[in-house]
Order: sequence, then structure tokens, then C-alpha cells
Amino acid sequence: MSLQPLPLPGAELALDPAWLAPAQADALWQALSAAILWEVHRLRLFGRELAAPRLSCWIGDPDAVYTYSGARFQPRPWPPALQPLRARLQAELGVAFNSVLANLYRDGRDSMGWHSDDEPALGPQPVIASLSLGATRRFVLKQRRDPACRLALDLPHGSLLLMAGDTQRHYRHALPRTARPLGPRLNLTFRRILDP
Ligand SMILES: O=C(O)CCC(=O)C(=O)O
Ligand SMILES: [Fe+2]
Repeated sequence: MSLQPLPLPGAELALDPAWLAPAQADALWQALSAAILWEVHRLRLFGRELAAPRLSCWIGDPDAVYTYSGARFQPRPWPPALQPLRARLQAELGVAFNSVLANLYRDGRDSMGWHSDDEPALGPQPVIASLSLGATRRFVLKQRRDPACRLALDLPHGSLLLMAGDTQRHYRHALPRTARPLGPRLNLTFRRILDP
């Protein structure tokens, strides 16, 4: 497969539902679920500190410090299993990613609320490459100006979603919780922190 553009006004999105072959995706799941030091990130929302409804880990080069939702994260070192992916993404997309936010959604009750990945350190037009492993979950985007302008995508095991251009400026996105009984899902968003 290859990355196919998804039409959404003011956004720049592309999806490859099978960026990794199933066996590669299985091996990566095995390697990463054991190698990543999962923790509950505490986020500041409306002046309150809350435990995020998922497990997370900020991974990156030593200087790729990341500040979001009022918290500051020192990167954990790259697990060996991620290095070939980083190299492949750089070769295919021409972006020197220096960090990854890993999220583990333990079941359908874990989720991510509406947000944009628009921290100043990512620059005005961040390129974010989102690799999904495990249970297929629904990912939704909603335009800031016209919330009726939205898109829902199912992100299967081994899929790669690319968000670029003005996507973060014009849209928010979320991974809603679901009552359906679902197994765990691991998501990796490769990012480039500018001038770390
Ligand atoms: O889990 C996902 O697909 C979305 C993750 C996300 O939006 C993020 O890490 O910023
Ligand atoms: Fe995001």
C-alpha cells in the first residue's frame, strides 16, 4: 500500500492502512509493549490536574524536551525497535523526526480528548506521523471554524496516518472512548521538535 491523500478542506492528511505488513506490525507490538516504560501522565485542564485516561511515554533524542498541557517531559531513550521505523519515515517523508509520543489505550475506556498538536515547539506546520498497532480505533477530526466539517477514520493495526500543513491550525482531533469490548491499542506519533 501507499499513503493516499484524504480530502478535508484546509487540512493535509494521508493514510496508508497497511504501512507495515501484518507480521512486522505484530513483531513491533511485541517489542514495544515490553520495552516502553509506560506511565500515567498528569495533565492540566481548566486549572485542574487530571490523570490522562491512557498510558503514555515521551521518547526522543536527549534534547527533545516537550511541554504540553502544562507539563514538561524529559525524553526517554529510543527503544531499539523504533530506530528502523524512524529511518524509514525519514527516507519516505523527508522529515527528521526527533521524538515520539507513545500512547497505550488499554481498552475501549481509554481515550484522548479533543486537541491540536500545535505547541509552538512543533512549528507552524508540523508534520506528524501516527502509527497504530493493535485494536482498530476510530479517530475523528473536527474543523475549528465549522464543527460540522469533520472526518472519522478507522486506524487499523499497521496503519500510518500523516497530518501536515495547516491540519493542526484548522482542526482538532480526538480518539473517543467506546463501549464496544476492545483489546489494547498502541499509537506512536512521530514529531519534530524544532531547535531543541
Ligand atoms: O491515538 C491516536 O491515534 C491519537 C494520538 C494523538 O492525537 C496524539 O498523540 O497527539
Ligand atoms: Fe494529537
